[in-house]
Amino acid sequence: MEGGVDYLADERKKAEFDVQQMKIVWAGSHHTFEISDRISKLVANDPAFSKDERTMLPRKELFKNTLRKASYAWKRINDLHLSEEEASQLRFYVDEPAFTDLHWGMFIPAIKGQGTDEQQKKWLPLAYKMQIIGCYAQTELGHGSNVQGLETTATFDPQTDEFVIHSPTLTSSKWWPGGLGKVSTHGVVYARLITDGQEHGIHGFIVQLRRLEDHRPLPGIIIGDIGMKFGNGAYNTMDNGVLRFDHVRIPRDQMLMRVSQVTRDGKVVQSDVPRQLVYGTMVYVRQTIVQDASCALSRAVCIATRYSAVRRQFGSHNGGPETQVIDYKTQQSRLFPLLASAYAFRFVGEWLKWLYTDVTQRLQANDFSTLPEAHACTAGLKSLTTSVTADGIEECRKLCGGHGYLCTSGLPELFAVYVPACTYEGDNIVLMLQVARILMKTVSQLGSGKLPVGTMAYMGRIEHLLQYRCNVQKAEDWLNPAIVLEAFEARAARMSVSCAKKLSKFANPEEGFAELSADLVEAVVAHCQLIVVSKFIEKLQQDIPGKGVKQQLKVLCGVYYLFLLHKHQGDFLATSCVTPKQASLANDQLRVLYSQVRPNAIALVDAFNYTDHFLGSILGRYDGNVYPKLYEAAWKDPLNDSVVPDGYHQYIRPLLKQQRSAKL
Ligand SMILES: CCCCCCCCCC/C=C\CCCCCCCC(=O)SCCNC(=O)CCNC(=O)[C@H](O)C(C)(C)COP(=O)(O)OP(=O)(O)OC[C@H]1O[C@@H](n2cnc3c(N)ncnc32)[C@H](O)[C@@H]1OP(=O)(O)O
Ligand SMILES: Cc1cc2nc3c(=O)[nH]c(=O)nc-3n(C[C@H](O)[C@H](O)[C@H](O)COP(=O)(O)OP(=O)(O)OC[C@H]3O[C@@H](n4cnc5c(N)ncnc54)[C@H](O)[C@@H]3O)c2cc1C
Repeated sequence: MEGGVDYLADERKKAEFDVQQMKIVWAGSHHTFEISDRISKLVANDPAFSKDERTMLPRKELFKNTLRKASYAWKRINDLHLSEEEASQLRFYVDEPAFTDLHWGMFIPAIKGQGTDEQQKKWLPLAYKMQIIGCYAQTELGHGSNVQGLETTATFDPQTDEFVIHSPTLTSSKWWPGGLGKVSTHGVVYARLITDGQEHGIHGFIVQLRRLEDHRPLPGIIIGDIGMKFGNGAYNTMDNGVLRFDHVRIPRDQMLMRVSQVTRDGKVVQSDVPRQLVYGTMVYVRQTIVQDASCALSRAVCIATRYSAVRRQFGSHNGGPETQVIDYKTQQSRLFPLLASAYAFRFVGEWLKWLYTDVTQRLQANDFSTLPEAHACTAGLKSLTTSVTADGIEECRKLCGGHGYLCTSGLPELFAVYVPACTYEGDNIVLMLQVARILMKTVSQLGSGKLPVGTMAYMGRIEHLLQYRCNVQKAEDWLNPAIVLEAFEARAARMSVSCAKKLSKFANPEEGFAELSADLVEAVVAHCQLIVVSKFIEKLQQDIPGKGVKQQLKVLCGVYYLFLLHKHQGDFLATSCVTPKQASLANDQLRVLYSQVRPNAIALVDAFNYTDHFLGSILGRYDGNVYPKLYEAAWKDPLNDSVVPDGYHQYIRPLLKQQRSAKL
């Protein structure tokens, strides 16, 4: 509590579980909880990190303010000798998209993943100390999704032992990289490698962009910001940039050479590392984006849940209080599945982080066998979780009625910052189609004796799944995780097999794939939902201490999968995985679970442990003191600086005068 009366105190008393223990489950461990709790308070209590009025600042002021915060954050990180984990928590809780996200989140990982040991030794210490600031310059004006279509060239000049980086067309201009527009001194630039007149595909190059002395672009380089983006404040704190090269020369050793090397005489040598590792940074970032989805969704859900308990509308009896809107079943059926999804994404994000760490360790030992699984899981889950989260934030805005539309609710800015997650780091449909290819390959190999592995292992039981009949007879049977898993597996497997059968009828598989792509995306959604459900169920098999904590998570898990079953009952019925009667029983059980969530709803969002600073929402205040604060905030709007608005004499008065004289 941050002082004063707690208007949600009665709600908090209803909780049937140990909230403190749930906070630890949400954080992942005691250790992470301690760090995130301490750092979030440190940020919240420092006026230098205030977020007030961010949505009202003009772009230049907004951007300068972001630079100030980023530089102050760096000073605090150094003064307090924060560890890497603490520093990244600090940047997270400052909660303002900035060039530092790309420096730490993509530039450094690109050098780590694609640079040789020598290159890492040379560049990483400079980057870690922020003596250079980097961005990830891949996308161009003409191509983003189709990485092989990038046009920037890197031509080897054996005379000087240099690469010549060039933008041959307007569409080859780099366009979008965050941090590029006004800040980065360096970039990992992706370009088409050409040696001796021959093309060798897309590779990354470390290119210095600005002079370290006065920040001016180096000769042959044109850089700028690409302009305002969606929303006030929001992502406009980021300098997404445009970049053009006119025959800019860099030394040969600035090509990232872990995957392929160019020798002194211009020969291209492939190492035994797979080519796809050039895409490795994207796999890393997609994994972090899945974790971030649970943060963004939980934040919106926290606001909507607290406000739904404060807001009353209709239903007063004998002059008593009106009904809290959270008690309306329609409100619960829109809100609680999102609450459950936030928890589900938290756990699948945790698992994905483990998978990524495992893949990285294997890659270091030259074991590349799990790379396709890592690609499929990161691409599929990035798409699923960001789509649900973006839609979920908007649903939370609607759940807050009119007040949700005010900037002071925090929801418009959260939405505006979040929605590009459906596009950046791979357009969600494009990524789903990547997973579809892998799914279809898996199905086509089923007869060959090659057993599917990892998250596709269930396909290995295809005969059984094709014959499966669900044996749910009463609503409570839907609480049995084994029954649920089989139903989700059968649905996903049958949708994939159905697509594969249709595909096999096309003489040209590429044509078939294009024709069936919408169906394929639906099969991928089913497959990804199965992953999330199964990881939630696996989580419940762990030892989870704390009174009532595991029970609450079981309820949320049930809400998550039964909501999906209800929403996608068309799939389940069309594939004969459930009967209409069983689908109806699932919905009955879902209603029972909603009533079990209700008394715990406020405590379940308290478990996210968000400070009021981080939430940035009057509707989501911890103390529920919404109305006086909304009233107070309105008067701070610049429009209320004067009683009579600027422009009155110019525009309103003549209008009123003209109407008066017309009447007379
Ligand atoms: C940055 C900090 C992160 C912080 C995140 C947390 C959020 C915090 C709050 C938010 C605030 C601020 C942060 C914002 C950060 C924004 C960052 C955004 C940065 C970017 O957007 S960078 C640009 C990203 N671009 C893309 O993602 C492009 C998408 N396109 C592709 O990935 C590829 O081109 C493609 C679609 C995969 C197609 O490529 P290609 O034609 O070459 O490939 P094929 O389809 O022929 O496949 C060939 C072969 O390779 C396999 N494969 C493809 N991709 C991969 C991969 N990544 N890894 C492994 N293997 C891969 C594919 O399966 C095929 O295999 P096969 O031959 O069939 O066996
Ligand atoms: C806020 C933000 C930050 C970004 N930051 C960076 C950065 O730091 N560095 C960087 O390099 N890039 C960055 N990007 C660029 C981003 O990665 C690309 O915009 C993204 O990969 C999508 O590519 P695109 O713009 O080419 O979309 P397009 O591919 O042009 O998509 C347009 C439409 O076509 C559809 N489509 C495309 N291909 C297919 C297909 N094969 N089949 C079916 N449908 C298809 C898509 O689904 C979409 O509906 C950023 C973008 C944004 C919005």
